[in-house]
Amino acid sequence: MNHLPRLRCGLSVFVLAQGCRHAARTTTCSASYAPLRSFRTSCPARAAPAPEIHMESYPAHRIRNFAIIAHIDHGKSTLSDRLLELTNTIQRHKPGDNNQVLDKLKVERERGITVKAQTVSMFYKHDGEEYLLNLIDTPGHVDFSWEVARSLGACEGALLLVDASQGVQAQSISVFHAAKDKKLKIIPVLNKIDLPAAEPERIATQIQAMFDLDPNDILNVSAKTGLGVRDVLHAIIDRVPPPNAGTNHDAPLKMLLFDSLYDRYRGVISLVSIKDGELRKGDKIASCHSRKKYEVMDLGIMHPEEVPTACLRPGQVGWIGACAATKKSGKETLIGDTFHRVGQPVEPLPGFQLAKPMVYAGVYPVDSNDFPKLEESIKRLTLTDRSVSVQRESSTALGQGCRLGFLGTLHMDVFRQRLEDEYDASVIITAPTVPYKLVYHDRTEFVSNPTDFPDINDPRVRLNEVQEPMVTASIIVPSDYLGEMMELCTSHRAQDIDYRYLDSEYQSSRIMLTCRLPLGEIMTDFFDKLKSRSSGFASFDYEDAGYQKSDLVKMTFLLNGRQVDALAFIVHRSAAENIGREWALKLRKVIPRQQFEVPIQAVVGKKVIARETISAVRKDVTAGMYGGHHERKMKKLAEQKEGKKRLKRIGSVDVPQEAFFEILSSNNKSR
Ligand SMILES: Nc1nc2c(ncn2[C@@H]2O[C@H](COP(=O)(O)OP(=O)(O)OP(=O)(O)O)[C@@H](O)[C@H]2O)c(=O)[nH]1
Repeated sequence: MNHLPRLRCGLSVFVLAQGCRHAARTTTCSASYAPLRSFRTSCPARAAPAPEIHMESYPAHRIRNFAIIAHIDHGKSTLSDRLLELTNTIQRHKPGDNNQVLDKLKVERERGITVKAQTVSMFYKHDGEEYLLNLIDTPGHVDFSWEVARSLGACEGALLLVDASQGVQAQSISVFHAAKDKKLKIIPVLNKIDLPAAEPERIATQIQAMFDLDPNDILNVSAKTGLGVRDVLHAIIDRVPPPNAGTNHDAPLKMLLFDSLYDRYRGVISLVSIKDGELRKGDKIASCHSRKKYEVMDLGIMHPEEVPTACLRPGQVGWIGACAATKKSGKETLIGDTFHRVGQPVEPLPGFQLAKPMVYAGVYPVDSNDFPKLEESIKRLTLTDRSVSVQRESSTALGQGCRLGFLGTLHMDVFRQRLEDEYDASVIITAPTVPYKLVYHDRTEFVSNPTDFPDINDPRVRLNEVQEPMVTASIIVPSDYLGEMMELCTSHRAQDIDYRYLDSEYQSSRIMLTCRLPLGEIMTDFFDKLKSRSSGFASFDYEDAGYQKSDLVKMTFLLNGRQVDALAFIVHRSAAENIGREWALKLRKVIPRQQFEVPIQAVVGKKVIARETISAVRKDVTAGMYGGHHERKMKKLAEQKEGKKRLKRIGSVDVPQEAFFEILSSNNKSR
């Protein structure tokens, strides 16, 4: 294989600089794409020199597409690093270095978690044949399971990684089922066998019992030291079936769009998996879902950065930069969509599923004038994270903003941090809320903004019932903590609590507790309590379990008699009083004292359920008046009283944005 001369890196940077200027002028973000001749953004010191890659040399039978799936922190990104090194995709790390090459985002590096699946192509020679191995490193946290599910659509196999010291955890089970549903070949891998606390035999028995996998198929590795990692590569080649792609590259093009990235300088880049046919630069393609047409401006593979190639062939995975062929705006192109060549329609691939937001929150700029900039940043970020839904909204307290739908509260927090890190935004996020179902006598409505929630006691509303979203939750924890966990679940309105032992023949047996929980309950401080009450040993997972009738009420807050829309939320009637008191107290602490006394009232329906008072700042208007100035003194005091009354009449309690920021962010943190 030829290697390009080093000069190429310098040239790439120059071309990119031209691209930057171009991109700066074309800031629309829907499906636009800043065309670049080369996509190399930098010349990473650790990357091997870019090889010239002939995709024709890799027919489907020498391609393996696989994902690494696991519970959070079981070592997916570390194993990916080792695989990239063994295949010379990146340079070998120094012992002790923790590169995590595929965790590219600042938020991922800071928090040590993967939030965005990453794809990378590797080349590896085995038994005299060179293989193209396409790896997808997936996130572990439950909030990103949609990301995992759609990445699996581009794979035929999955490495199921389990920490040999922790054993099977809640997300190990959910990702296993996601891979099994997609009929992927699953290779079980026990990681971290270098740890003194590792118990490979015990965990192997657990894997066999839980997943019905042959213990002889389990590979033992240490992603940290590299021990056993070469066997993983061989197992991928030997056990994962090659893509079931047509051998005829003249067949009509059928291509799955499974991810997209947005870079402010490079525009939209789509990650695709070619199921049939061949794709080349200049090809005209169309989406099965939106019917929108595009022209392929450039294409290539991730190795580990974008490397251009002349074509992509059946079974291969790569990136494309495409621009809309027509200006006509249509439906947005969606992840999971199938593409075909214009004029050669194909049957869409199965399994197309839209992300379903579980949590909604209003996002507002700290400075109201920054709304246009914030909206643009949100639009661009959603091109990288397609699971976020966006709708404009406005609040009398916070001004113009957007109501965003997220897959969970961690997802929400990561999105906020990415807005701040990558777009320099300063935002206020309202308390998260779940989508409630309102069943009227003649229709059903979903409400995800507390402001739109009606007064259920008002007979004119004609509301039959309110339903809340439920989840089936599973908690895996050492059996010593069973009592604590039961108590925690009960205090969060759990139903149908059940449990079973996972490995009863061992002393330190663990249990899996399952129950039905209202989704709204886990948006509060449930995770924190779960961690602290299980000394950090519990793992948690949940899945959608439909809707259920519930006794919910809307709580609003009045400041000086005026309702503050940004501070409304929906609570279960049984918890209303406690929450009302807690929030009223918080508000009293963060709202600065005014010239007049400010009552803070928590209200449900027409009833005040909690009250706090912010006492007035009593400015001494008579200071400096000595002796017989009684009349003047009285006049000043009367003026002050009038001033206070005027402010009261206007009802303008001066609540600075920072106070909202403080109360809403402290509330979100505790959630
Ligand atoms: N001792 C030891 N530590 C490991 C091994 N593999 C990973 N780790 C450590 O485990 C921690 C988590 O590893 P990651 O690779 O970030 O785990 P992950 O599964 O990618 O995490 P998420 O992406 O957040 O789900 C890191 O501190 C790693 O250094 C191993 O084989 N042995």
